[in-house]
Amino acid sequence: MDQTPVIEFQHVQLHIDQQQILMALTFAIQAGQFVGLLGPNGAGKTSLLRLLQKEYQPSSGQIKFQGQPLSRFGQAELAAKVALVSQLSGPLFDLTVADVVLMGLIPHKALWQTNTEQDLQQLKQSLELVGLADKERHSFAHLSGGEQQRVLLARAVMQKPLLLLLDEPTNHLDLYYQHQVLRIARALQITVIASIHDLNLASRYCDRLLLLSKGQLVADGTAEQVLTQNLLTEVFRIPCLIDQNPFGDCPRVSFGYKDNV
Ligand SMILES: Nc1ncnc2c1ncn2[C@@H]1O[C@H](COP(=O)(O)OP(=O)(O)OP(=O)(O)O)[C@@H](O)[C@H]1O
Repeated sequence: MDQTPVIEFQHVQLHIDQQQILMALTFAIQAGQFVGLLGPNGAGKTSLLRLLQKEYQPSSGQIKFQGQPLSRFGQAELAAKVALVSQLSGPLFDLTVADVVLMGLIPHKALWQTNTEQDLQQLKQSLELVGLADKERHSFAHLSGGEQQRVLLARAVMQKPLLLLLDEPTNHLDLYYQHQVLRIARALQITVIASIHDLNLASRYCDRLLLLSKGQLVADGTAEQVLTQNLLTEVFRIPCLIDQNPFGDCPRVSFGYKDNV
């Protein structure tokens, strides 16, 4: 079996306008891993995801994708292999839900190719997966924020990527769909890197966690290894306690102050 990591960061640094955003990141991600990217605001999570889409270039070090320098991949080739679900973006707003989801096929089709019966079947399945089968003909703009977020996940599913990048995928979602979205992403059995603020969701669904603080990778391992009281209290600057999540075999994190002030 091929053991080449899907993603490899070798001493990757990122500077923007003289400011150091990411510092000498070194790690490798194997195929099929579900990786949670954690850290406080401004830690560098989105910047790391942008490096993977070639929106940003490392100022030094190297990123490899499937064993090859990421810099060698053209945008079209990358679009066929990497899907991103991120915060909502403007140009989608005049489209129907079906239009948005079918955009997931664009990297796999030539300009002149129209949608086949099989594509439309796949559209239905993707929408069913995210619980929006009844919204196919609705305007994307008129959906709630959480529904829009799920449409974007359906589009990523449609794309059949090798690597799925999720930038705060549970924002705007109610409790049910916070869990659903991560369960759906897990069930795809592809490599996933998800930036997540909710440490308990990360603990429950991720195989591995990367904890960033001020651009540095301060912990890398399983939930048990990364979600430790001292580390989290220091990184998130708020007292923290760890116990066991009664619903799953994973750590549960509680943050807060005892006096409730
Ligand atoms: N294009 C840019 N120009 C200037 N500064 C930037 C740019 N992109 C990122 N930064 C800075 O890099 C740092 C890391 O930002 P990033 O968005 O990666 O953090 P994050 O961990 O995703 O934060 P959050 O949890 O708030 O989304 C921040 O200080 C941010 O201001």
